[in-house]
Formats: sequence, C-alpha cells, structure tokens
Amino acid sequence: MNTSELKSMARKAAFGERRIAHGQGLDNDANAQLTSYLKQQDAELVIAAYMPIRTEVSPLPSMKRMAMRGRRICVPVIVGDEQPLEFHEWTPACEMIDGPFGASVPKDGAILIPDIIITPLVAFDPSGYRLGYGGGFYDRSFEQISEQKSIMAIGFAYSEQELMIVPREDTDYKLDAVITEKGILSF
Ligand SMILES: Nc1nc2c(c(=O)[nH]1)N(C=O)[C@@H](CNc1ccc(C(=O)N[C@@H](CCC(=O)O)C(=O)O)cc1)CN2
Ligand SMILES: Nc1ncnc2c1ncn2[C@@H]1O[C@H](COP(=O)(O)OP(=O)(O)OP(=O)(O)O)[C@@H](O)[C@H]1O
Repeated sequence: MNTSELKSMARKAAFGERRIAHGQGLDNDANAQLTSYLKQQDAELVIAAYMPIRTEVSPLPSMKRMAMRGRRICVPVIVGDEQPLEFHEWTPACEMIDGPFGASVPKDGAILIPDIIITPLVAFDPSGYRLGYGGGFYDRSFEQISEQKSIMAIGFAYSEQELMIVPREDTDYKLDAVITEKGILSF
C-alpha cells in the first residue's frame, strides 16, 4: 500500500473519532486552552484561524475574544488547486460569503501574512504530523510562509483525533504544537 492509500485509511478512522468527539461538548474547553495560548503570544503577531466545517472543533469563540482584544485575525481562502492558501482578514462583524468546500470566507478582507497559524486537522500524531482533507493546502502554505518569516504552526483538534502514527510524505510540514480540550502538546 502506498502512502496516499495509507493516508486515506487513516483519514477514515480519524473522521469517525472526530465525529464522536464533536458531539461531546468539548468545544468550550478547547477554546479555553486556545485563548490561553493566544493571550501569551506577542500582541503584534497576526493570527490565522478558520471558519469550521463538518465536525471540526470551532475556534470561533477564541477568534472573537482575540478580535475584541484588538488582535488581527485572518482565515484561509482557496485561490486554486495546488496553490498555497491566501489568508484574508476577518473580524466578528465582517460580511462573509460561501467559499469552496463549504467554508465561508470574508467578502472583502485584506490579504494578511499570518505569524501564528491555527490549523484544522483530521488527525495528528505524537511527533507533530497532521492529516487534513488531502488537498495539501496547509502544507503548501506552511512551506511558502515559512520561507518569508518564522511561523508557529499550531493544530487545533479534539484529543481523540490523535493517532499512533500519521502516514508521512516529504511535503508534510511538522506542527510546532497541537492544542486540544486537554491542553497543549509541543513538538
Ligand atoms: N474550516 C476549514 N477551512 C478550510 C480548510 C479546512 O481544512 N478547514 N482548508 C484546508 O485545506 C481549505 C479547504 N480545503 C478543503 C479541501 C477538501 C475538503 C473536503 O471535504 N474534501 C473531500 C473529502 C476528503 C475525504 O473525505 O477524504 C470532499 O470534498 O468531500 C474540505 C476542505 C481552506 N479552508
Ligand atoms: N509543499 C508542497 N508542495 C507541493 N505539493 C505538495 C506540498 N504539500 C503537499 N503537497 C501535495 O498535496 C497532496 C496532498 O497532501 P496531503 O495528503 O498531505 O494533504 P493534507 O495535509 O491532508 O491536506 P490539507 O493540508 O489541505 O489540510 C499530496 O499529493 C502532496 O504531494
């Protein structure tokens, strides 16, 4: 079996775990951990988070709190297949429109280059590797932005999304940490 087939199997298993975790009311605890982490970071740093889809843990409560504290927040926008993501500025009041794959995107937010990237994921492992939906969008974005400046790539997930090993390819970017409802795991 090749890595892409292994990833596809791991994705299926992790989707099941994520769906169960999603129904357990863990988003409040996860957001308390995320907010606490973000408050400790330099206030000048631009934060990328995301508009949740499917059964992803929602970072919206933390995004709103950080925006109220004056922090600059942005969310991912797909610009094309095999392209890195763009990150467009988001505020709690900004007008949103439907983007590809069901995630809404700001109607006219400025393009920002984030320093801290809070990324959704399907599964993560104890070495800091992540599995997404298979588009490679985040891996390309981490690679592109980290060539310009130092970034913090932080997964946000339910603790049950941890797998023993996530199948790995050369293009997979290692996360700096994963935040779950239980706390922060640094790699
Ligand atoms: N909330 C959120 N926003 C995001 C992402 C994300 O992962 N989460 N992205 C991160 O890249 C981009 C959207 N990319 C996506 C790529 C594919 C699918 C998706 O559902 N693909 C298949 C299912 C794959 C599978 O089951 O293995 C589908 O269309 O059914 C969703 C989002 C940008 N915005
Ligand atoms: N930096 C990169 N440059 C070129 N191709 C890449 C890069 N990163 C990933 N890819 C390609 O994208 C495809 C999907 O990658 P992968 O399965 O790791 O996506 P994912 O991490 O699950 O999805 P996402 O990052 O969108 O959440 C792979 O075929 C991989 O070769």
